[in-house]
Amino acid sequence: MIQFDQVSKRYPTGQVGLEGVSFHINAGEMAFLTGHSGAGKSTLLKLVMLMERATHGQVRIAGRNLRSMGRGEIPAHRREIGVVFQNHQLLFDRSVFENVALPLQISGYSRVDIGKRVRAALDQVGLLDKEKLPPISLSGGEQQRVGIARAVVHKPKLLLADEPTGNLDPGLSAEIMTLFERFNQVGVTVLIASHDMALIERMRHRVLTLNQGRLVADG
Ligand SMILES: Nc1ncnc2c1ncn2[C@@H]1O[C@H](COP(=O)(O)OP(=O)(O)OP(=O)(O)O)[C@@H](O)[C@H]1O
Repeated sequence: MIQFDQVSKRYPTGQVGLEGVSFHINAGEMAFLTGHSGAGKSTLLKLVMLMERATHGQVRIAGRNLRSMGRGEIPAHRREIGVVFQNHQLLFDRSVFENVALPLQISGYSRVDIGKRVRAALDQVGLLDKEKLPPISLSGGEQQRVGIARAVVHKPKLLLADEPTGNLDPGLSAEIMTLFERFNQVGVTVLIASHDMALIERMRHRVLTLNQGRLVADG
């Protein structure tokens, strides 16, 4: 599903994001990406999303070499991928329902389809009874679950998360990770960037470790 072959990313400023990184995450796998601040975790996720392009090497997603993907194909590529951020980037002047519906509205789904899909996604994250509330009235953990519902409402085959538990206490962090595991159990490929080693070790999944842009451990 995610294949990196000798991938390097050098930013125009000269900063090295990644250096000669190779790995393969199979469809249906769940893995963590860890490493110090500045190790290259976000860079790696951005290459998968085509928010950045590799300077050297090949990135293949679901068999497609991203080098051959033109600008016009990027929106469709991103729709295949669900992304969860640390600060969940919710719109606070809209309800929970509207926040989750947003990606589907942009894609032109009908009202009926949107209703069905949004409620299915909210059900999966245990927030069906909060759909009418504004996100500001929810706890930090609940807001993060709205972010996850929005990421999965398109039913992506690949789910990426960048420090999804960064602002949460250990109990809530474990709950959020269990949610990701549940999506993985129904076949979604999951890659989570996190520096919470205690949590990662308890989860017993594959861990890719970056250090100054290099992949230094995989297991
Ligand atoms: N847009 C950019 N322009 C220039 N340099 C960048 C850019 N984005 C990242 N970098 C540099 O690339 C390197 C890797 O950064 P990246 O954000 O991928 O690390 P990270 O592991 O996600 O860090 P953190 O845990 O702090 O988010 C760093 O040296 C960073 O300064």
